[in-house]
Amino acid sequence: MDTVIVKGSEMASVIKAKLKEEVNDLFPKPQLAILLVGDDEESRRYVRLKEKAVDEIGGQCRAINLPENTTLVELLGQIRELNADPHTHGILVQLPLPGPLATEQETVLSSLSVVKDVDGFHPFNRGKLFSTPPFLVSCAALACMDIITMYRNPRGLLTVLVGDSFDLVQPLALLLMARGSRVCIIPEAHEWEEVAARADVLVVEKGRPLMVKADHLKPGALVIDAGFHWEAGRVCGNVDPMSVTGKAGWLVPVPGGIGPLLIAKLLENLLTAYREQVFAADDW
Ligand SMILES: Nc1nc(=O)c2c([nH]1)NC[C@@H]1CN(c3ccc(C(=O)N[C@@H](CCC(=O)O)C(=O)O)cc3)C=[N+]21
Repeated sequence: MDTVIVKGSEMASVIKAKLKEEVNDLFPKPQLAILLVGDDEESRRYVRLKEKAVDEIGGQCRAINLPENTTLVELLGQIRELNADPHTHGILVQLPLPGPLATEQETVLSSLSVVKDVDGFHPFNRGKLFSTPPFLVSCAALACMDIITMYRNPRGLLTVLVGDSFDLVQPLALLLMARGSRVCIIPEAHEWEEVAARADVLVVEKGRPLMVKADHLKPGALVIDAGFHWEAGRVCGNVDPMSVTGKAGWLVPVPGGIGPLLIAKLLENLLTAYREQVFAADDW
């Protein structure tokens, strides 16, 4: 079977070109604030990718790098300032938070202004997924949903999600359920093989580098790699692309798959947040 390699980076370019046109007519320009605590190399790399993407569509991006030893009170103070700043339309707190702040993640996410929460991580926005329509939704889940619905009608399909994250697996499960998919969640990459072998759509967030091989797949499956492992400065995913090519119907690879597309979805969320704040305010 021919395997289609899904180019998330090309889908992202199409979205960004459309957003760029829209932003061209907007004054003030949409502005995203990114809060990065500490200097983790991987996180800094992701922040740079996001800054570049905002720049590409003609928006403004402020990356604020706080020291590793920032206290919860200081971080909440910074967020409160950004919440109140009318020039800031979107706020993103880069995760994971370092050290002792990691256990305060929910407190931090809860302190974000709901309309500026471009990640869709505020508990209100996560809860809104149980309602129709939701408001700001996690970019990773939106990216997967875009790809799945581009190639398949989810209704009745067996969709297997390996992982349990609040930023991908939980929201994606709800979006797929709403579309009539038979969703199966395997929280850890442990005894996942039996169910995965029957999956029409397989999303693998948790796992080990190159863990998924051809033998694990139903022929023709749509396979989305959502694992990012850094080894010697290079990124690789949970799916072995060499192995699954010829067995999968579609492969969304790492790199060049879900990653670039999720950043494009972040830009869409920034525009949603912007419209909500700037245009909704005009209505008064
Ligand atoms: N508040 C918050 N929001 C996030 O959206 C968020 C986060 N924290 N923490 C970390 C994860 C991870 N994440 C990725 C973004 C882009 C790629 C991406 O574009 N990857 C490239 C490879 C990397 C590269 O080219 O440097 C690719 O797959 O082609 C991957 C992963 C967003 N995250």
